[in-house]
Amino acid sequence: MLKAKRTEAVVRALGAMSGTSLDGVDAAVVETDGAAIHAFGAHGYRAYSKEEQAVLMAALGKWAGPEVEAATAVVDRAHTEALAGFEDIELVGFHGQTLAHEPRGRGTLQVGDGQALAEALGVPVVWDFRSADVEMGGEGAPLAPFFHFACAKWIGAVKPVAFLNLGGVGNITWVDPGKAKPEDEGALLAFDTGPANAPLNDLLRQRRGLAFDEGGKIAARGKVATGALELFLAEGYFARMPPKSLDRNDFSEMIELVSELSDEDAAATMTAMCAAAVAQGMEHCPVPPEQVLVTGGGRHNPVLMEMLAVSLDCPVAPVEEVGLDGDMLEAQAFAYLAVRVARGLATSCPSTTGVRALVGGGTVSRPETA
Ligand SMILES: Nc1ncnc2c1ncn2[C@@H]1O[C@H](COP(=O)(O)OP(=O)(O)OP(=O)(O)O)[C@@H](O)[C@H]1O
Ligand SMILES: CC(=O)N[C@H]1[C@@H]2OC[C@@H](O2)[C@@H](O)[C@@H]1O[C@H](C)C(=O)O
Repeated sequence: MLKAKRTEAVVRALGAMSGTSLDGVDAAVVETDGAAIHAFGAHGYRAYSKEEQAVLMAALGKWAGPEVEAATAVVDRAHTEALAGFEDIELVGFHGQTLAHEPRGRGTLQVGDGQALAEALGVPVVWDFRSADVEMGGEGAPLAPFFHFACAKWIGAVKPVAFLNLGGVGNITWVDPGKAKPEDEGALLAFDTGPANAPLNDLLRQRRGLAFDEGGKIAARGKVATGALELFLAEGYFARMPPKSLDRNDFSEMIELVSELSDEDAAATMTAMCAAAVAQGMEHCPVPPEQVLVTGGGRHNPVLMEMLAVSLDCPVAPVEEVGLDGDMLEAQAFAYLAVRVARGLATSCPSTTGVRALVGGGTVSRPETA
């Protein structure tokens, strides 16, 4: 059980994220009053086993039934293990695992039982961050933008910057750090750029039994098929104005576009698709950012980073360049957002998710046995 600590203005929160890559659970501590970041703390990672990944994969796109129940059990077990070792935690932000996301249709589903986690850890848990936003007409994603605003302040940015997350899906947040609050008019613009690593991961798993293209080594030996790239960019999603969001498998047909190509050419082409989707998305920014700061696993791929550097009109760098941790930013985001929810502050606004009005998503579950 976690050791609980007295609540003061600054809360020591632990966030947990299980992303669309299905690789594992990231956990990280943030100290915040819900507005400014006061400190970043310890972090951890608990990988999913191959068997657990298969259970999660089988449940993707499903809303209920035995596959969803099995996935929920995996998510609950992994999070209880991932979060057990942290000390002096006052609040937990538990994103859970997105299994299905259809904001204009059936809604959005993140599995994981926040009440059970609160009982297991002995600390209040904030969870189900996305439903309220969707119920109020929003996309329910991305939610990291309010945290990115606080990060822009933390790094002392003066001019607009963009945070680009390249996980399974890509998302970008344009931030004007000159504004006082994230919900101020013109402070933020955010949306999912397109697929990032998930389609290439899926292709390499199917063809070679690999989890991903480590270091972009396979893509580096291939040639981009421009015809396939053009077909990809003709997808209606890219012409749509933000806000907009994606489900992990919305672009699974990308694999068909490269089905005739060698592994190397397919990897190069899919990597180029990810970069081209970002380049298209940049056109929506109100003014070009001074810098694009890249977070998420994609920043470890030098081929992808080089393609971004070539196709964007502004400098591109991993978030480490400004002292942030690109492997933990999403977990930190849900620690930060949990404090906002507990304080009754908003977690999204019309320019981040398209929601009708400011909304603070999330359910707070307290341990009954505490
Ligand atoms: N060394 C590396 N070389 C190339 N690609 C890498 C490397 N490390 C990670 N990646 C890519 O990044 C992915 C993991 O990214 P990340 O952990 O940010 O995803 P996630 O948080 O699950 O996704 P999302 O942000 O969409 O929810 C891996 O599946 C892989 O495709
Ligand atoms: C529905 C859902 O889980 N979306 C994720 C996913 O992964 C990346 C991208 O698509 C982003 O929109 C979001 O996650 C991040 C953490 C967010 O909400 O900001």
